[in-house]
Amino acid sequence: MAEEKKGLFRRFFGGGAPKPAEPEPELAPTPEPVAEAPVATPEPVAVEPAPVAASPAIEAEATVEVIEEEAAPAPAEPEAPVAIEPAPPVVEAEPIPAPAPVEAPRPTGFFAAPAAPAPAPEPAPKQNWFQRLKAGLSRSSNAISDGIVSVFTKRKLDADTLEDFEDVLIQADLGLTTAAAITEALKKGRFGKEIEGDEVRAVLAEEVSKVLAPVAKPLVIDPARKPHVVLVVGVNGTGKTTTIGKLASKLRADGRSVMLAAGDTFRAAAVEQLKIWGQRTGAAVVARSIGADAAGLAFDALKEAQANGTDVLMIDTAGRLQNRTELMAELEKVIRVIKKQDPTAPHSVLLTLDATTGQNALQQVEIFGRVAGVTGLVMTKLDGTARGGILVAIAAKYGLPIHFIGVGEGINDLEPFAADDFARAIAGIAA
Ligand SMILES: Nc1nc2c(ncn2[C@@H]2O[C@H](COP(=O)(O)OP(=O)(O)OP(=O)(O)O)[C@@H](O)[C@H]2O)c(=O)[nH]1
Repeated sequence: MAEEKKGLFRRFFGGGAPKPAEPEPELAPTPEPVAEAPVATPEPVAVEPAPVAASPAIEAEATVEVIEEEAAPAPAEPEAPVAIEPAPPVVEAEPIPAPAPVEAPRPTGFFAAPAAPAPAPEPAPKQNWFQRLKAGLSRSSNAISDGIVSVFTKRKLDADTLEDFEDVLIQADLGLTTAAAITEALKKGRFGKEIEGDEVRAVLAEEVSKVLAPVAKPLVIDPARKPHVVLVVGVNGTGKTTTIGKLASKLRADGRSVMLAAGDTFRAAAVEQLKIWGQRTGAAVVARSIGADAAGLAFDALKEAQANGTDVLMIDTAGRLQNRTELMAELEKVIRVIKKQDPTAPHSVLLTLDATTGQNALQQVEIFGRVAGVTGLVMTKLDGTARGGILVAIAAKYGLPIHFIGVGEGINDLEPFAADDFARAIAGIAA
């Protein structure tokens, strides 16, 4: 079991050996005012206890609102003292009670005896990760598979079919360079011959895997850092908070102490959502009142995490469109202020990308990379999108590490990125 956990941690986070599970970190319920904090203290902010949720992912979704970026408050507001929620016990989902058996009506003589009740249906077998990934990517792979069928059925591999196939790949967002590389590889030794769909899929998977293998890297958490600071950035609704919750769950399961900083100070719902994840995973949550300065919050959270010897501090940030310069400047400020407290931080800057966005994701990588020094990517919402190919285009163009992919809203719907699995799933290969 211990071995299995070690292996799981390395798969997720790479680097240092995990340590055995520890008791919950003890956090001071009310921290002392921070002398070095950018602005002094007005009134203390009472943070409401987060509601206990049996199914936080569902609840969280219910509270998510559309962000009006224009509603962004001026960043230079006076800061309230940080309210720290001590790590609560992990909330176990309530088991759903089995329905009471319905008593069969007794035969009365007027009516026939009821037929024997049908046996309870077998529970659906649990899908393994590859099956879930494949199901999640099915819209992407079906689009490509349909293209393969329509291009290659009863046709020889010639210049026209290759051009048509290249179009299919470009439409699937794989990008010009990769599409050209795939058709080139397909051509070799097969030009002028008939070709089966399975062979096309195999070549496709191989070429996609070649592009993805160099970027499939685990997120390395440095155990020497106390804390290792992970800043999570991205456009509105791309899955920052959800990804933080899922990662917190993995880290906590490995016995790491985790603190979450609710740096999306624009939206009450975002703060509540993070608190629910804190409750669910047993991570402490640092929050402030809505409209507080996000940089000040990050600064104070880092100070608190240092004082507590917390292993990992994950800082959520407000969603922002990459072309909003004033909001991007605010993100720069968050990083500047973090560096005042620890010049080596943030140690990881994760950009979450919504796979359903398609081509715009390329620009997000470009601009967030420049402004925030992105060190790695998390692609979310690969379930149910026909645009999963964009990951390949991003890998080919930027070569940034891809750490994780998300294929659902649940706590377990995040996995380390595996190039081969992804390549086979998008090519529609069975297993
Ligand atoms: N289907 C699916 N939904 C996801 C995934 N990741 C996140 N979501 C959902 O996407 C929605 C937005 O996720 P959040 O985590 O709130 O996104 P955010 O980037 O923090 O949002 P802002 O704070 O508004 O910028 C929520 O409903 C999540 O449950 C995923 O991998 N698949």
